[in-house]
Amino acid sequence: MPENPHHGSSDRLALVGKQVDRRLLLPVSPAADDGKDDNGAAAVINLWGQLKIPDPFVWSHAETMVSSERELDAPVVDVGAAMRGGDDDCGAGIRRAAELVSGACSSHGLFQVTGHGLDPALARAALDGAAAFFRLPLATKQRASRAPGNVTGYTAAHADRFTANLPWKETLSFGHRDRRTSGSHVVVDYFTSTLGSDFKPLGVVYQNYCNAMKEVSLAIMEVIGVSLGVGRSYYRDFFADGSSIMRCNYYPPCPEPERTLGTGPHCDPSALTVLLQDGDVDGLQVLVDGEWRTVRPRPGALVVSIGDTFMALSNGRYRSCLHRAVVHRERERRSLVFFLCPREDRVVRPPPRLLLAVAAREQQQEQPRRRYPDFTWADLARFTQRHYRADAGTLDAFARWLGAAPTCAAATSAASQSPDKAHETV
Ligand SMILES: C=C1C[C@]23C[C@H]1CC[C@H]2[C@]1(C)CCC[C@@](C)(C(=O)O)[C@H]1[C@@H]3C(=O)O
Ligand SMILES: O=C(O)CCC(=O)C(=O)O
Ligand SMILES: [Fe+2]
Repeated sequence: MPENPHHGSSDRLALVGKQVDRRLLLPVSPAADDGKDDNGAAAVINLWGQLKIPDPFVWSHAETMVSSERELDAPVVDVGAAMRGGDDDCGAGIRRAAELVSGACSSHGLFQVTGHGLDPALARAALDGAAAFFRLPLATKQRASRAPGNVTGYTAAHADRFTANLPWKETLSFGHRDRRTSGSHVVVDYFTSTLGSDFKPLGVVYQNYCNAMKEVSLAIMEVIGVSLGVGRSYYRDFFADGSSIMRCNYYPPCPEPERTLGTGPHCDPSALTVLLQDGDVDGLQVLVDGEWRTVRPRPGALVVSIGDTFMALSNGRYRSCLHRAVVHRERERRSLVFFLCPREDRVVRPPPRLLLAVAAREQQQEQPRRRYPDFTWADLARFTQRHYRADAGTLDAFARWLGAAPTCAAATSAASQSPDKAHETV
């Protein structure tokens, strides 16, 4: 049986009918919980050991379409040269990396990286910290409950936001800002202010982990800049003062894994995603030629994928990666995800140099047509939290929405400076 301590802690069974009582939908019921809310009413149903999943977790056949047996063909890119920052081999290391990145990003938008310098002990502490967090009693996790309209916080199955196609997962998300603009404690402060001072050590782990992910992301941006012919610093500088999002995902074992999903098919709205899979439990899949292909966990490697914001920044040259996460009958799974985002109010538009380079390559007098309108990350983040559930078509839907309601978008672009507020809706 799975190593989860919640297993077998209750035999209560939810009868979820048409009326969705979201208190009954949480795929969690730690042994330490008595399953009652403050008024003594049954608050949480234990899905562990159940034979069927409740209806709101059932996804359509089109979305749960079975995975092919094939592994995703994605390059493993050594970003050591970019991490070291120097020109130690006259830039050959970065150029080699750029070539691999270019191939992957022009096709499906995903590659893996080594040479990233992430301390394995820090990676272990972050993964173990997530395991420990999700094992806590529900009431403790709920101290960090996501506020409506906010991307950060704890959620179980997103049952506070949606009533159908619920994902079989729990998540904890928080904001990260560059040290130079926010001081060095934004993540620690999040943990202590929402969960209590006992959580300071965990906050320190995630602060360090996010700082490391930011460094890796900026190094990857250098490689991507070289690959697109705009130089090493353009995209690095663009994202240096950004406010990113870190998310810990926990996927419990599921009695009917073929009828639901841990995370539905989607492109990340953010710019670049750096993901760490725990152990050898796979689950991440990418759609290629109509088939879902598995991204096998590689010990020591980080999974990197292009998101909608970067697709717009590259005028569509690099593809936002269409992916999903499946769940398993017997095994639980964890992933740590760092979503690199620009500063909330920075205008997302492709660099003139990229447009000129395309025109020169295609021997045209005029620059290529802009594929997406200007927008800010604050607008897109708010769109996904308030108007549209992120999926495979977010960027197109967002562009249409901007076109239909330009004043609305302009009104939301004056974003707050605090990382949490940055993801609030108005
Ligand atoms: C801006 C964001 C919205 C989501 C979290 C970040 C980046 C990825 C988005 C998400 C994971 C895409 C799939 C659907 C989603 C609802 C989820 O399953 O968590 C998305 C996130 C969200 O809106 O919270
Ligand atoms: O857990 C995974 O492997 C993927 C999660 C994901 O796609 C996301 O959180 O955006
Ligand atoms: Fe994703």
